Amino acid sequence: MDFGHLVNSENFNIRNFHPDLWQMFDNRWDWERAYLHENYSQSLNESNKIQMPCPDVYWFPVFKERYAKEMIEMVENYGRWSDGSHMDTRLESGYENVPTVDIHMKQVNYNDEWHEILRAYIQPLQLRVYDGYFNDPPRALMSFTVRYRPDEQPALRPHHDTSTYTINVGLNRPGIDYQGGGCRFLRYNCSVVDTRVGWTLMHPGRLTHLHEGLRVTAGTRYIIVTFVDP
Ligand SMILES: O=C(O)CCC(=O)C(=O)O
Ligand SMILES: [Fe+2]
Repeated sequence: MDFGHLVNSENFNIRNFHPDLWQMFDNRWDWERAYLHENYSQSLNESNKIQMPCPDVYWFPVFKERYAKEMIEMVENYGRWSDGSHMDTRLESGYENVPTVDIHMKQVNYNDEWHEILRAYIQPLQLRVYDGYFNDPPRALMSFTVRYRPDEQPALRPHHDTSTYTINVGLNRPGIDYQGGGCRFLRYNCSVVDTRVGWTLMHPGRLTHLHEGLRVTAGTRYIIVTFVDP
């Protein structure tokens, strides 16, 4: 039985595109119903095996398609993509070693919400697959949406991330919205190309998991990337 719930409308920010994306603090129940994948909690059930597409690389359903669609529309509406060069005034150092064409969560005023997503939904998944690693709350200095296009930035050269672990959320469909793309782990010669919308890859950031973004040959590929615990 559903007893209904209260909707807090005080902090509804109409300046934000797709304002429901920001509603997780004020209206958690609605936010989860709108955006959290219906199978999210299955990954938390100890009796369910977690999928591992490459060695020590895991993936989970986290977001509904609606979340992915609205994130793409929201960042495209904002529109100030970086130029993919090494000079990046958004960073304290002013220098990005492995630049992507991206928009940082901070630029779209989504940092607090994204950190809450890391704490409430990503950390419990991390605890299931990397046993004994617990940093609370998870920290992330770099969280951003990446855009790959044949005539813009089509690929990303092999690199390590500045993270203990990285999450990588597929926002649109390989083979339909774009051709090519995916993430390849060089040490294992293993690629994750059949990504699913709203599903989140989780992989170690350094040392064993040198990886690259595979070339997009048509269309546009969008992902959200976060470097957790630099
Ligand atoms: O294209 C991918 O899936 C990899 C992205 C990536 O490695 C990064 O942004 O650090
Ligand atoms: Fe990376």
